[in-house]
Amino acid sequence: MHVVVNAAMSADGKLSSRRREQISISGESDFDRVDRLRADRDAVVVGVGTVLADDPRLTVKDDALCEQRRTDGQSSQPARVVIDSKARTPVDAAVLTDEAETYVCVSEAAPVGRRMDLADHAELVTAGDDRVDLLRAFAALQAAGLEQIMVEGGGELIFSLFENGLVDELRVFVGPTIIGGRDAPTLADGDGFVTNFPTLELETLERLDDGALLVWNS
Ligand SMILES: NC(=O)C1=CN([C@@H]2O[C@H](COP(=O)(O)OP(=O)(O)OC[C@H]3O[C@@H](n4cnc5c(N)ncnc54)[C@H](O)[C@@H]3O)[C@@H](O)[C@H]2O)C=CC1
Ligand SMILES: Nc1nc(O)c(N)c(N[C@@H]2O[C@H](COP(=O)(O)O)[C@@H](O)[C@H]2O)n1
Repeated sequence: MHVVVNAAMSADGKLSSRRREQISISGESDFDRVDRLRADRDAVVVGVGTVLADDPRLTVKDDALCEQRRTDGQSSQPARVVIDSKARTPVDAAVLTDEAETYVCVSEAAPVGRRMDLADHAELVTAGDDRVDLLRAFAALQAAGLEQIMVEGGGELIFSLFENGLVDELRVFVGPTIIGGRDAPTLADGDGFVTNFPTLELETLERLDDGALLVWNS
């Protein structure tokens, strides 16, 4: 399995504002790049915080890219995955439409009724007691044939993936905006590291739109 984390952050490192609403940090070229990256992957993963905040579709938008996937013998859309310990994904969430296959990874702490509701709309993966055990969840996704993984966020999930040593590559678009705010989400939130900070190796740095794309290897 190969896991690439892709996100867009403001010049001051924020993924969104303190209101946690979806903000277009990327420019047009970066959104096109993200669409191509999605099209190149078996699955696009987000945390439930992102689903609740953004209600994303997580689909490939360019029809030509979908057609190319079909020509290559793949489904027209990559699978979508939500990491959702308590099964809080709303059943009318855009990520549960039938445009693409969706997996929801829950923990044993998810209420049975919520799990049954979601099971009508998605493949359920149960891993972990109170919180989704990411190592087990990703192993289950791999067993389901999902090898090339793209994670879009948010900051809580990205931190946990680094904590679990699950990130192979980090691609960050750094946009020209300052968002600010101590409560605004950053690229890696969670508890944060105090020792043994993961260190990355810079692979490429490219000017894109009015910002920069940084590609790091883990
Ligand atoms: N600019 C960008 O590229 C992106 C921005 N965002 C923004 O990020 C914000 C949402 O991020 P967050 O609130 O951090 O939520 P998140 O999307 O990282 O989800 C976190 C939630 O996932 C669940 N979870 C289950 N198991 C977990 C585990 N082992 N580790 C971590 N989380 C686990 C928990 O319920 C946790 O609260 C929104 O404001 C959204 O707009 C989200 C994605 C990309
Ligand atoms: N790459 C990137 N740049 C930005 O500026 C963003 N705000 C995001 N957000 C992510 O994209 C998701 C929306 O996807 P759909 O358009 O609904 O398919 C959103 O939930 C974030 O994960 N990404």
